Amino acid sequence: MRDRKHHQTEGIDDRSLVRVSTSSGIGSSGAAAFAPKRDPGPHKNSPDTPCFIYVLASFSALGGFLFGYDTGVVSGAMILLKKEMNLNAFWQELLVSSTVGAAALSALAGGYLNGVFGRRICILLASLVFSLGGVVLAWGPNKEVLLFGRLTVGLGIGITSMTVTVYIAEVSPSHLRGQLVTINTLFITGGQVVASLVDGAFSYLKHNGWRYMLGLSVIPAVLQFVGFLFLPESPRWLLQKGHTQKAQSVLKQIRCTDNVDEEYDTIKTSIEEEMRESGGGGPVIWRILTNPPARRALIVGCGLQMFQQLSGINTVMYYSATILQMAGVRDDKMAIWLAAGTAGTNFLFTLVGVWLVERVGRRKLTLGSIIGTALSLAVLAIAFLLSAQASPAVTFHPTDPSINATCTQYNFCEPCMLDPGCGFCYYENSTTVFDSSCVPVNPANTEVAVWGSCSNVTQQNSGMFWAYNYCPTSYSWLVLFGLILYLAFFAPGMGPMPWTVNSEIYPLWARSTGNACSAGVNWIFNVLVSLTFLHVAEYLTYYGAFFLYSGLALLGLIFIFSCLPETKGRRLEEIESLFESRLLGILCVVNTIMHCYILNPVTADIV
Ligand SMILES: O[C@H]1[C@H](O)[C@@H](O)[C@H](O)[C@@H](O)[C@H]1O
Repeated sequence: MRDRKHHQTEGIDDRSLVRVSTSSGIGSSGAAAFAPKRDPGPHKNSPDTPCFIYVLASFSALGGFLFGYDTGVVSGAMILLKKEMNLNAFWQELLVSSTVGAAALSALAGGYLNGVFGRRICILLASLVFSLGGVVLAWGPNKEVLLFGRLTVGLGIGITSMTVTVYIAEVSPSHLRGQLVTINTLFITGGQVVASLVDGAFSYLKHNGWRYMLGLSVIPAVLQFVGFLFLPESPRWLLQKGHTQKAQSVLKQIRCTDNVDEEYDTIKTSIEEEMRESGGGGPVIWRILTNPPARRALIVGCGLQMFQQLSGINTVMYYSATILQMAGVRDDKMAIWLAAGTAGTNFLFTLVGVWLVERVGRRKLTLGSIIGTALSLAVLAIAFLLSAQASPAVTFHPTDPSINATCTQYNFCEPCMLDPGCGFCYYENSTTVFDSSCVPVNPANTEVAVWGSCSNVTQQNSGMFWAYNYCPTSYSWLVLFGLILYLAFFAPGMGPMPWTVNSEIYPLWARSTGNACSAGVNWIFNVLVSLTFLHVAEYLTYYGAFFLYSGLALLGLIFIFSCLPETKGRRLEEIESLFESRLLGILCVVNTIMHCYILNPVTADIV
């Protein structure tokens, strides 16, 4: 009776909660079987939401802001840093990627920390680590100390990225959960916008500008730390750890009512049930792998995070200045400001995602987003293909004074631009490129050539230009259009949904570890894609690279179509039942291999 009443209040009829049969075959399983029997519809009957929940979500999402700020700010800081500290390419790459690498490791470790110490302590720890990292970076007397600072900040990002979404999901009422968790991604993209604005503003401060860029993150970090001293632990974690009275009082506090018995009982019952079903012993990751619904949820969660990164978002976010240069923007400062425009577009369309997530649901939003993402990546690829086909010829082949004379051999700008050792030096009147040559780039400063007319920055006036990493093109508008289209499709769905879905698909006993693994996968693929982008572009050309990302996004579409269930409007405790049926197609194969040949070589039957 109580259950029935509760389900009606939530706007879901009882039939939607019937567990899906595990015996269904491949054809009848998958997405169709996952779909709720009836859409919960708008939340007219939802109780008034106390504003305390928004305070909780906002303070937690400061973690997302720091994640966005610290990953975004480094590109602008590096422009000043490399000159002031005379950093070579290796040190530049190290300072950029060390943060992402450290984030991958700490996200994985975050699962353990979350399980043992709880969400609140982990958020406090992360904000402390962020503050420390910010101070070290602002002080940074040499590159080694800066590396330490970047690693420290990365540790904070990793823990934050897996904890905050879990915390928000666990304290939110189910009708608002998707929206509130998506706000965290809004804060990530907001952090990226602020980072690019700060980069733009301080790029004029040639001396020590980078200290402000890197150090300013201390402010939100301290704010979050102080805020969380006063904010409560997740009631679900408290209950799991047996702190029943505390859990009940926190639930009353965050719902702003004494009438929480029903929710409290639902959580308690499901934790007891989960404990029985999860098999009890052994490390959590092993229990997840041997428990079919949890294992399927893990495959879906990690797959979503992997495809988010394989769709190339961070080639666009980290290399937007380069991509915009290819679109014809030659001035460095202009490129930095326009990159802020790219980050701003990402932010604005994430806002659309926040608005849509509780209206159209996670599945439709993600599917629509990945279809558009794949198409716009193809548009970008076509824009680069057209530019390559119209690539200006090299008209002048000077004699190279060095032994390695590869650059001067190229006949067109395209192969010259793709060779990291060369750049294109040319004159241009309003429409045509003339007197062009391909010459070696100065390894210490890619803004000039080693020798020849483009080796002296002051000479780059009067119609003479140096293009490194790009070619002059008349298809700039198509590249810009592709870029905006890409962000417009990616940001509302593929940006936030992997985080949102992961925060809700695991049973409580597997939630920390599941989120740790999927966040780890996100960071690992982030490093892989962003570190390899320029090399991939070198081997496959720019259009080849974007066709590749488009193809990967199409694979993502198949993946999402076959196995992402709709979780909108369901209580966290109900979501496990969505993974009771088999996964479709290729996923089924992965799942079978894991089950039969890795986990249980003896019983190679039902998965
Ligand atoms: O969801 C976020 C968001 O889309 C960011 O813009 C991107 O830089 C991150 O890698 C991603 O995880």
